[in-house]
Amino acid sequence: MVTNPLAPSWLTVPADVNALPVNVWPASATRNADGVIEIGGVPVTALKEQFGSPLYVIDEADARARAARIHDAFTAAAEAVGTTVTVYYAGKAFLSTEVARWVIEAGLNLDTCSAGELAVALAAGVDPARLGLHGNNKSLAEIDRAVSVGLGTIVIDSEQEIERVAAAASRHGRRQRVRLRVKSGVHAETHAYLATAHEDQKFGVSLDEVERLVAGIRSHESLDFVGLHCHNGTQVFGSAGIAESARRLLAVHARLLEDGPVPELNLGGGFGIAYNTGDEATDAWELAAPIIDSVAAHCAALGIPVPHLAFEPGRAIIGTPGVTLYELGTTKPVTVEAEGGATATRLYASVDGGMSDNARYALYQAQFSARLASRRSDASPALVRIAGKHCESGDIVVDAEYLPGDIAPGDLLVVPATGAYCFSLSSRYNYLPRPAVVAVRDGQARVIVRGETEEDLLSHDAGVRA
Ligand SMILES: Cc1ncc(COP(=O)(O)O)c(C=O)c1O
Ligand SMILES: N[C@@H](CCCC[NH3+])C(=O)O
Repeated sequence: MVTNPLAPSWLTVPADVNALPVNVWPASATRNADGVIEIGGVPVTALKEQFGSPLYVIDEADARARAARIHDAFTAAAEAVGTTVTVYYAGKAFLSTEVARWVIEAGLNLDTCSAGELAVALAAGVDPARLGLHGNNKSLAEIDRAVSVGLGTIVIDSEQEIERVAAAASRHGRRQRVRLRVKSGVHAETHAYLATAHEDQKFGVSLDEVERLVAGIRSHESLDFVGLHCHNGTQVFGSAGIAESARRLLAVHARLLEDGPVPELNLGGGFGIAYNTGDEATDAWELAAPIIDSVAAHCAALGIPVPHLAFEPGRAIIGTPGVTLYELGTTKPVTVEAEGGATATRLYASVDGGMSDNARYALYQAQFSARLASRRSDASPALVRIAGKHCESGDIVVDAEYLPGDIAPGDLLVVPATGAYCFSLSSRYNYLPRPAVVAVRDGQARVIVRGETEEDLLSHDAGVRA
């Protein structure tokens, strides 16, 4: 089949529309002898039968393996330059008590960014000393809760927060470990809404304010300054940006050492993953040594010891192990004029979920991929746009993918790489209940987050009559 002129340039016609490209699918994903996709040894047809759809499915072994691999690679790279490292799982990517326990068991700490995430981490039984708290506008109640439970570190995000955290710590008779979040000025190469270290955005403080603000932190008996923090942004490929931020922060870190200890440096997360066959992502564990070696080289040039390091990956751990299962409802071939004047047809395939379970196209024009999952097909590929069922024309889950031209109502479709920032960004828009999250492993499936029911949907409506 020739390329459809409506297809984006990165999308190529797959040699085999039934194949599962390894860069985007969970480690255990395979198509069985019946042509059905299995994840964790469980056929998607069985998942549909038992749990319905839409359904978030996580390959538990893959998620645990990625967490361990990242933890181990960063630990080894730190050891190689004579230092140590703490790897926090960024809970905002996907958080439930179960997943919190997986990452803790893999040796990671856990980063939270709201009282709600903190509550989930505590409900999972995570030792508060292994928790971090972020946020550009933490409420006084959030700060108080964090301090009172004995949180490991709080990342101070503004000048005002210094006094707020110091006051809470005094009140609780604690000396709170804190970091200061800094804008390195590096503008991450990612979607505009996903870059977080350039000057003109809401997170962190400017590099040139750091010395004054750290002096302020150090003036409080109730605060223990452990170091600077920078998070360039998310879905960033390669290590160049993070290494550049480290270089800029270390120059200030060296000056801060003249007036007191600065034991740590936290370089955030942001490691990008592949969402489609056009994405070439280096695995986060491959980036550990290049990043940490470059930190060590900058420290050597400045004549300072390599600090204890910290990182906060989220997507790189949970993104690829997660997929979303949908049932196809309606299809419509739509013929429009393509660039150059010729007409071409794309097939709109509407599924039983949409932007309420995956907001990433609507928010960032994220380009996911998909596969027909309930059967194999030899039909020639057609250009498909997978839409949801919401009352929005921008309700698109997969903007462009080649799927077998015979896909039909009742087929199951799976969108891979939805483990990060899909469940966490989910909503009840149009009163669609949030889907369940199921962990699959060794041929077994179990619910780790219960799906919402009509009763849940009505449960907050104060006007419902009994
Ligand atoms: C401060 C901070 N740390 C860590 C992360 C995790 O990012 P990612 O999931 O891309 O690794 C984020 C999200 O972008 C963040 O804002
Ligand atoms: N929600 C974003 C990531 C935000 C990360 C938090 N700073 C995404 O889906 O990519």
